[in-house]
Amino acid sequence: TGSSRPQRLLKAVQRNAAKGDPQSVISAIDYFCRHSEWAMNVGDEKGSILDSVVSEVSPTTALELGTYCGYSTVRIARLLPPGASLITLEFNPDYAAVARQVIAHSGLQDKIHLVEGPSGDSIPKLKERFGITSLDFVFLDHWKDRYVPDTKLLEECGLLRKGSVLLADNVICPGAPEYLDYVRNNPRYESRYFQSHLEYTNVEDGLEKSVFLG
Ligand SMILES: O=C(NCCCOCn1ccc2cnccc21)c1cc(-c2ccc(F)cc2)cc(O)c1O
Ligand SMILES: [Mg+2]
Repeated sequence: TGSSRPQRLLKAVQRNAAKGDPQSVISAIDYFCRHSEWAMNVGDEKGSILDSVVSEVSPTTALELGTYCGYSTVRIARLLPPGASLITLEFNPDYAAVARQVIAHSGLQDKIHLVEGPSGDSIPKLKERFGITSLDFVFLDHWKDRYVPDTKLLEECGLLRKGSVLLADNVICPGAPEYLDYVRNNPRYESRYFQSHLEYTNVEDGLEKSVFLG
């Protein structure tokens, strides 16, 4: 049996990126996805928008739903202020195993907690497990039909506070129409759409930034 795409992506990182250099890990993955094999990382174009929102929020506690190979995990963690941390949830153990090695290569492992399992199980345990009171920033990048139920779950668990920022990937492609409807027609959120393209393609996609108003 052969290697998987995430395993080939990891090899490309180990071969082409400098250990302890997050930017070189990001560049190595983008190069691999443009020139060898497409993969569902947020990518460089939407990644720049992600960077600008993370830098603006400068979160002390951040949550990512959907680790995959750890590309956006590294993008977010490299911009966190000292002492801040990122919790990232991954459902697929094979993806999680690759992500742990990509994260280790970047040198950012001390800022990142990778939790394996379904978001519906992990979210209610975050407070007790990580001693957090609320989340400053959430990046949604997992199953698109889980964006609404998990946003409601974050609210119900008291993990959002006035000013918490949600940033959702793929709201156009593959699409998250129910999520757009939820945050855009909800008085408790102030939403804005950032038009972009599906990673490594010319297909339209974008990110939806939503501020929880409390
Ligand atoms: O599907 C995508 N992402 C989700 C992965 C599974 O996530 C599952 N998952 C991860 C934590 C987690 C926790 N609990 C439950 C499920 C949980 C995804 C897909 C595409 C895409 C676009 C066009 C295509 F032709 C084909 C694919 C692009 C993206 O940027 C994506 O993010
Ligand atoms: Mg995505």
